[in-house]
Amino acid sequence: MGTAIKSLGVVGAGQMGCGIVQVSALAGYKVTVYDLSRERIEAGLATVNGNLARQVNSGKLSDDDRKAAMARIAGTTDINDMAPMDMVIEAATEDETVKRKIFAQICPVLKPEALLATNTSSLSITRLAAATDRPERFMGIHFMNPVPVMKLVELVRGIATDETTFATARAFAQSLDKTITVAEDFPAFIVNRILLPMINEAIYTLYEGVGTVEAIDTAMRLGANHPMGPLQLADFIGLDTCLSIMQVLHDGLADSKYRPCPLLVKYVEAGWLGRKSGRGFYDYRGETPVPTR
Ligand SMILES: CC(=O)CC(=O)SCCNC(=O)CCNC(=O)[C@H](O)C(C)(C)COP(=O)(O)OP(=O)(O)OC[C@H]1O[C@@H](n2cnc3c(N)ncnc32)[C@H](O)[C@@H]1OP(=O)(O)O
Ligand SMILES: NC(=O)C1=CN([C@@H]2O[C@H](COP(=O)(O)OP(=O)(O)OC[C@H]3O[C@@H](n4cnc5c(N)ncnc54)[C@H](OP(=O)(O)O)[C@@H]3O)[C@@H](O)[C@H]2O)C=CC1
Repeated sequence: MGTAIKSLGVVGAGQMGCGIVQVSALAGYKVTVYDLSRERIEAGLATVNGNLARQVNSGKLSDDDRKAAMARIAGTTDINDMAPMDMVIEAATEDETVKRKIFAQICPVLKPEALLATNTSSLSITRLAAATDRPERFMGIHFMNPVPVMKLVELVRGIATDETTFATARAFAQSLDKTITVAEDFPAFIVNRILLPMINEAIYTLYEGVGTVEAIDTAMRLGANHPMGPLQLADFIGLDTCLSIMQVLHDGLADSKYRPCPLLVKYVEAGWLGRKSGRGFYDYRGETPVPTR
């Protein structure tokens, strides 16, 4: 049996953190989202409100329910506001140093019995857990992007995760109407172990001149029935996140087949991170996305 979660904290008001905030508030949880800057939180919560307003306009949600969900959400730049939370999900940048720093700050603030989870796409849950004061109450709860639309949540135990923590995380994900799959704690788990090498290969296909951005995306959309082409999807995920996942696969599995494509590295070095920065394999600054190669 798990423990009932009443209050939820989310660290990181980026695309994933805000998605988790949105679905949790709609499911009735009180959610507080923490990030470093007020502007980031305000932008994130405006996106949540915009998504809910779209659901109201399409008749899927009443305006009263939108208002009630928004009233359950608070934003903060003070980590001490995480103190009363029953569970905190960390959804900050995919960088182990950043995540370790957050755990070092948040652990002394949390109640001893509070659960701590990470939405990491690839990093070792066991290693992250070991950087906390509660490895038995720590695990991976990996949502997919966009969180409000995608049905799956991957659950990943670290070596020390106890059964109550796992049962609580499973009940929480199910209460959001998600389907769970359980992955063992190996680099990038299941979805990204399979998906990211495909995306990386698409970038090699571009790098080697086999096709243009448009040709590669059209080929995979219409030739393999993927809802988005792999380069469009890479931009959607964020090229920094794609590169971090490939680096974790490459380092963690020590196999050259996971070598990040140099073109992906170059885009990230340029700060062309995809949709979130306005430019990646497509340029999003105009009315319609324009391929950058
Ligand atoms: C990196 C990791 O660690 C793991 C990952 O997440 S990997 C990424 C996994 N995600 C994917 O592979 C996504 C692939 N793409 C898709 O499935 C689809 O393109 C998509 C669902 C994103 C959009 O589908 P679409 O049919 O083109 O869009 P559209 O018809 O406009 O939207 C469908 C619904 O999704 C909603 N939606 C679309 N994008 C959204 C977003 N970014 N946020 C919230 N809601 C969104 C729309 O509002 C719409 O909702 P309603 O049906 O309630 O109106
Ligand atoms: N993108 C995707 O498709 C998916 C991503 N994930 C995972 O979810 C996590 C978040 O990804 P995503 O939302 O895409 O990333 P984003 O870049 O959209 O958001 C990350 C957020 O974390 C903030 N942040 C950075 N450092 C700190 C800190 N010390 N304390 C608080 N907040 C901080 C960033 O602020 P700032 O911008 O100011 O640095 C930003 O607002 C990653 O671990 C990623 O791997 C999981 C599933 C899918």
